[in-house]
Amino acid sequence: MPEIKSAPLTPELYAYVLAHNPPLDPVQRALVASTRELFPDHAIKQVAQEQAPLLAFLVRLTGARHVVEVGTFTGLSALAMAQALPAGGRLIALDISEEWTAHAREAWARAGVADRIDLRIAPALDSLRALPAEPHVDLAFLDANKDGYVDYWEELVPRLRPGGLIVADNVLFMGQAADPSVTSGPGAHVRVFNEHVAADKRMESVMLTVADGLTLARRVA
Ligand SMILES: C[S@@+](CC[C@H](N)C(=O)[O-])C[C@H]1O[C@@H](n2cnc3c(N)ncnc32)[C@H](O)[C@@H]1O
Repeated sequence: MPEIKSAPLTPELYAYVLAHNPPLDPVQRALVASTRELFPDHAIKQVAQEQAPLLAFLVRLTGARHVVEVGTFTGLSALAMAQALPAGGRLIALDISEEWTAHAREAWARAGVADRIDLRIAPALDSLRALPAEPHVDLAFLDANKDGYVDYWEELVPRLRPGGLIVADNVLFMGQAADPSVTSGPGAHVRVFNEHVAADKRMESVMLTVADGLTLARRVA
């Protein structure tokens, strides 16, 4: 077994990490709170709090102008990325839920970024296939149904400009990705996705133990 060098994440250490990250801004904080209040059974779907500043950081780092999000829910990840876009930048947000994304729209309007976000309500695969076929996407964030990840990946990779980034969330699926006794459901779908990503010679990818597992993949061919 390889030597584990990661610090075990305790509640205290997690609080320390959050305290040393950029804080959520007032609209982001309110969105976290209102999502928990309005959708208590689904609030777990929202990206982890350290991921909002990380996604914003990645948008700024790459200078991304064309961002695609697959899986928007109540809009925290889209909000963080849209706020980090340069002038003229656009984020296309894909989801199937009118109800959850109505709440997202309110937060985006309050933050003054609604005009940068193009929300498309339809199965994400249809929306992705309707995007221009040529490479134009700078950064894509995958955070929807896990049984769609491989198909989303296959639609996105050819549309990425050289050096463009795919960020895929929940690639550990609470450890189920590496648990052979899990043979069906999202954990098993994520396992298939991870194999697909690791074998894709068009992309250079790294899997990180951020939150529920985050893969960063860059188009190299
Ligand atoms: C984990 S949540 C996304 C969380 C979001 N990134 C955030 O920061 O709050 C997954 C979302 O994927 C959406 N979804 C599920 N299946 C989908 C599909 N086939 N096409 C598009 N969106 C889908 C769900 O409606 C849900 O809002």
